[in-house]
Amino acid sequence: MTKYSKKLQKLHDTAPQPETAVLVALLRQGQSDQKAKEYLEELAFLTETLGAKSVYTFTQRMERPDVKTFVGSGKLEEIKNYVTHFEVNMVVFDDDLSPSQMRNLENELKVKVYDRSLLILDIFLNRAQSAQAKTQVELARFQYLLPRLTNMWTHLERQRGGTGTRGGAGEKEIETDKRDIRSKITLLKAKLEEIEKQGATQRKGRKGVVRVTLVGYTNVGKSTLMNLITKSNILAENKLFATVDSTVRKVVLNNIPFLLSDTVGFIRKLPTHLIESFKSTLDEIREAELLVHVVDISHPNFEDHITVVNQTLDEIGAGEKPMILVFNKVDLVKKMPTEVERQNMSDFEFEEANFLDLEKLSEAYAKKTGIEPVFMAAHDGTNVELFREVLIKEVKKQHMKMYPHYLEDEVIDMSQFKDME
Ligand SMILES: Nc1nc2c(ncn2[C@@H]2O[C@H](COP(=O)(O)OP(=O)(O)OP(=O)(O)O)[C@@H](O)[C@H]2O)c(=O)[nH]1
Ligand SMILES: [Mg+2]
Repeated sequence: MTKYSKKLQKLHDTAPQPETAVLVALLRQGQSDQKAKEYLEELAFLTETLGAKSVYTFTQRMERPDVKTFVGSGKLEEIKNYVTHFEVNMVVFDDDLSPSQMRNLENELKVKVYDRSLLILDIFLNRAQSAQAKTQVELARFQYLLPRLTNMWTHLERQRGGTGTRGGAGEKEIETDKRDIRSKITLLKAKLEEIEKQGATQRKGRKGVVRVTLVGYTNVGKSTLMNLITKSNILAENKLFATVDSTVRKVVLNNIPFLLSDTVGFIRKLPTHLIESFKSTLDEIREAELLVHVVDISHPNFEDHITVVNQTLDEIGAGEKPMILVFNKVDLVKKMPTEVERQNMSDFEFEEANFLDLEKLSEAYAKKTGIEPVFMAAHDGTNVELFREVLIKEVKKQHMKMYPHYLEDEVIDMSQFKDME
């Protein structure tokens, strides 16, 4: 980790993990209660990933957030009462807050206020491993904090055992720190540029081999699939953003070599500036010949997830790449009952069970994308053979584009990819 002045270091460190959190979300017009519930579950999962337990949820039906305090004054009063009464440590908002909203909310609530960006940035910061990912996250976090510095100061005052009242840090000190942060940002940018230059050279060295990149919503099983195919040991766990660094491995299937990369997962409402800061990590996606879009088919919102991923891919200019769709976690799905089973079931039972018609789904997606989706379970290898087959077929297509005379010069010098192993 980079060395900072003591003050800056404190500012940089994520606060000691608070134990309890309340969540706050606005419900937009036309948003069903079910959708809202699922979105809040995701927010609770994110909060949990940061180490806090969400104890209560506040929602308000409102088309646009209040300019000053995000929620209306009545709702804010309710939140405040709850937070004070139950001594909650933090309040998490499902959207981004403007610097003044954050300041006002902290003034009112007197506890740490997180918005979606800060929550995701802190998770990334905890998880980033490589110099590149760390530098990217540090930079994004400082840039995000700069206009919010006064608020962070109150956080720090509290951390130091203060009472939570404002005014601990003088304007002068804040100005000095802003200057410090600005120069830190300049340094980090330069460092990142240097790392990116090396990365670009490294990537250039990989030219001449098909590159396949795993993409998908967070927690769908990308790393699990990567481990299965490459026999690697990348951390895969039931947490959002287990992977922040990308990993590249060489794979040879049926004599055809290719590179497989695992990448950071996407999430809905991923702030654009965060995507920006991950641009170079996302080069793994942009420079791939083939994408494997992994979907957690057991998730009630999997269709939304597909949309979010496709939109994000469009945003980074990778929307048009050939893609294999993998419907993962098929073991957790309730498959359509057989005819006999159906006959022994009431219509109500049938509706309630929420069966998934895999065949219909398969047809619909094959029609849309031209490639039949693969249903599999990466964690126990169900259908991995089918996935391999489809993968080989699609890699071969890309390989043939690179080496039209492939059959004649079948042997490829793999020594150039030694660093991948
Ligand atoms: N039941 C079931 N669980 C799975 C399957 N594949 C992965 N998992 C689990 O899903 C969780 C997430 O898996 P990861 O491989 O870390 O997912 P990821 O897409 O890399 O997630 P991020 O890196 O956080 O974006 C882990 O607990 C896995 O064990 C599957 O086919 N079936
Ligand atoms: Mg992962």
